[in-house]
Formats: sequence, C-alpha cells, structure tokens
Amino acid sequence: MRTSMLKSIVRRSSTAGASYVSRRGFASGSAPERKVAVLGAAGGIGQPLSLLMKLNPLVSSLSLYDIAGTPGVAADVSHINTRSEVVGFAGEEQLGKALEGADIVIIPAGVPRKPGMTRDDLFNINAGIVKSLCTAIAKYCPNALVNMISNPVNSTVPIAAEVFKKAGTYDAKKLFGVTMLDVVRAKTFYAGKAKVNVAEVNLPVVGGHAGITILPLFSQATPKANLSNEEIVALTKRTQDGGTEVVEAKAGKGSATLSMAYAGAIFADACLKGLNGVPDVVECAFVQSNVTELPFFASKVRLGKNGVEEVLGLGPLNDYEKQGLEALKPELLSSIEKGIKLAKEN
Ligand SMILES: NC(=O)c1ccc[n+]([C@@H]2O[C@H](COP(=O)([O-])OP(=O)(O)OC[C@H]3O[C@@H](n4cnc5c(N)ncnc54)[C@H](O)[C@@H]3O)[C@@H](O)[C@H]2O)c1
Ligand SMILES: O=C(O)C[C@H](O)C(=O)O
Repeated sequence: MRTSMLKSIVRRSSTAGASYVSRRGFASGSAPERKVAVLGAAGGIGQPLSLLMKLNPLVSSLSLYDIAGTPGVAADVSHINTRSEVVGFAGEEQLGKALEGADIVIIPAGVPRKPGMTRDDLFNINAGIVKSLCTAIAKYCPNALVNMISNPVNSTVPIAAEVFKKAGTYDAKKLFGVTMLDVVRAKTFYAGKAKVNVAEVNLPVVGGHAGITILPLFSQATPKANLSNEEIVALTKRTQDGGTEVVEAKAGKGSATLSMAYAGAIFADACLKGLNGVPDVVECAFVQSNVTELPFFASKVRLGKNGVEEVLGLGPLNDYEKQGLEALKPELLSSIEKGIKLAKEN
C-alpha cells in the first residue's frame, strides 16, 4: 500500500496536479490549500524529504527552512512541475515567515549519529534545536500538526510538548514523533524472511524509537507466515538495530536519510489525508497516550481533521512481545522524563 502510494504520487505529479482526484476523493483541482514547512530542509533527510513533499499533490505551499543552504534547495525543487509553490527561508530571522500559516511542520533538524553513538548521545545538542524551533511554532503556527523526526525522538517529543504547554498552545492531538521508519523497516525485513509481497505487508511497531524501545509486533503481521521463534527474534533485533545498521554502513557520514525521507513523506501524506477528511487513515506514531502507564507511547493512531482522532490499543500480544513491552518501559520512561526535565528547567 505504501509503495503504491508513492508510485501514485509520482504518477499524478507527472501530470502537474491535474489528476489527484479519485483516490483522494476531491473533484479535480479542489484539494484544499495546505502549507507544509520542513525545518532542516537543507540536510541529509531534509533535501530528499523536500523533493518527496514537492511530489505530493495534496501540498499547495512548501516552505523550506534551514539555518543555511535553503535558497539553493528551494530553487532546485521549485522547478519541478507539480502543484506546490516552493519558498526557501534561511536563518532565524526568516523562521517566522517560514512557519506562518503552516498546516504541518516536519522537523528533521539536528545532528545525526556517528558509529558508536546512541540516539541519546544527540540529546544535548538536538534538545536545544528542537526547543527553539517549537518555541517559534507556538508563536507562528500554533495549530499546525508537528511531525518530529529529530532524535532522540523518545525525548524530543516530550520536550516539544512542554514547550507548547508553557506557551499555552499544547494540543496532544497535534504532536507526533515520527516512528514510521521502524514500520517501513519491519515490513521490509518481514517480507524478505516470510517470502511474501512486501507491498501487501502490514504490521504495527509500538513503544518508542531507540533500541529495545522499538517493539515490532510480528504476531500481528499480515499476510501470515509460519516463521520460527528464532526467525522472529532475529527480525525483532534487526528492526531494533536498523538505524545502527545504516550508521555503521555510512561509517561516519551520518545516519539514515533516504529511507527516512521516504518514511517521513508517507507519514506526512497520512496527516494530510487525515486533515482533508479522508476516512480510516491509520499509521503508527509516538504520541501522548493512555495505552500503557507511560505518558507517551508509539502505537497505531487514527488520523483525522484535528490530527489524532483516536489512539488505538496494542491488540493481542504473544508472550515474547509481552516480555519486550515490559522490558522497554523503564528505558522509554527515563528518556521521556529526561526531555520533560530539560524543558521544565530552561
Ligand atoms: N525519527 C527517525 O526515524 C529518524 C531517522 C533518521 C534520522 N533521524 C534524525 O534526524 C535528524 C537529522 O538527520 P540528518 O541526517 O538529516 O542530519 P543532517 O546533519 O544531514 O541535517 C540536519 C539539518 O538540520 C539543520 N539544522 C541544524 N540546526 C537547525 C536549526 N536550529 N534550525 C533549522 N535547521 C537546523 C542543519 O543545518 C542541517 O541542514 C537527526 O537528529 C537524526 O538522528 C531520525
Ligand atoms: O539511527 C539513527 O540514529 C537514525 C534514526 O533514528 C534511524 O532509526 O535510522
């Protein structure tokens, strides 16, 4: 379904926005105006993500912000003959203009890991970046949906929530940690092992976005396959270590950028569909949650006109998944609390 979505974006975009009609449920030319802002748009994720958002016919205005380098990225992307108008903004003094009127803000701003680092090692620098960007979001587009990509997601989402609470703009329905790449990976790895068509694979990944806090629920995967316990354990571990696999392969040149851009574009597309009233849009994301005793948790979420329409439960877990769930809670809680503490202190 995901691959076909991207193909359909590309196919429709090739006719310059004229044929986005039937699958989206809008009469020709009547898709609502939607502004999407990408913060960190000149980076490794930001550039391909900006390209993919330019290909999305649901976007009418694409705002590309970074501390530097965005005029070039925006000029380049703007020549693509699709619906959206593209404007680049560089430097803090242009951040307000970049955000004004945004329906969705996607944040891939911040430093990536190098081999040997955990995502938590990025906390000190990325927490400050996320805090200042969220302060600006609260001021210039308080109603926007925020798609947080910057790591450590387990802490940056709680930081964002605290910043919005302080500003009096917090709406739990509008804040998402993007965990879509875990789902993308789990689907790919499962399809390879189960020898099923990857385009048909569906499964939830719950918890958080770091190491053992990433919990793929292969017992709920469809199409069903008869995999051994050893195979499921190996698939789980590979999904949990997927980011590290890329960091090591890139050998000091950063972390996942292309697959993340794909995952970020898929998730933003789901948010846009929800905003536009398309029914039954369900994806996994790290959100404020009552599904467990933890204040934030990734699970399936139904997206709608206001963002989160419903946080869905975990469904039936087998014993291995139940163990994984209990094992992840202390680490996830401590990352959440670390984010909240930092945001409250400063
Ligand atoms: N959620 C996920 O699944 C996931 C996946 C991959 C990477 N990430 C994270 O995404 C982040 C970005 O990764 P990348 O590979 O694109 O890094 P990158 O270094 O290539 O790009 C980051 C960009 O952010 C910009 N930036 C820095 N401070 C900024 C600020 N204050 N305002 C606006 N832009 C700012 C930089 O100028 C740069 O262009 C990292 O924290 C990484 O760990 C998350
Ligand atoms: O692993 C990283 O540091 C980047 C990202 O979180 C990923 O899962 O690829």
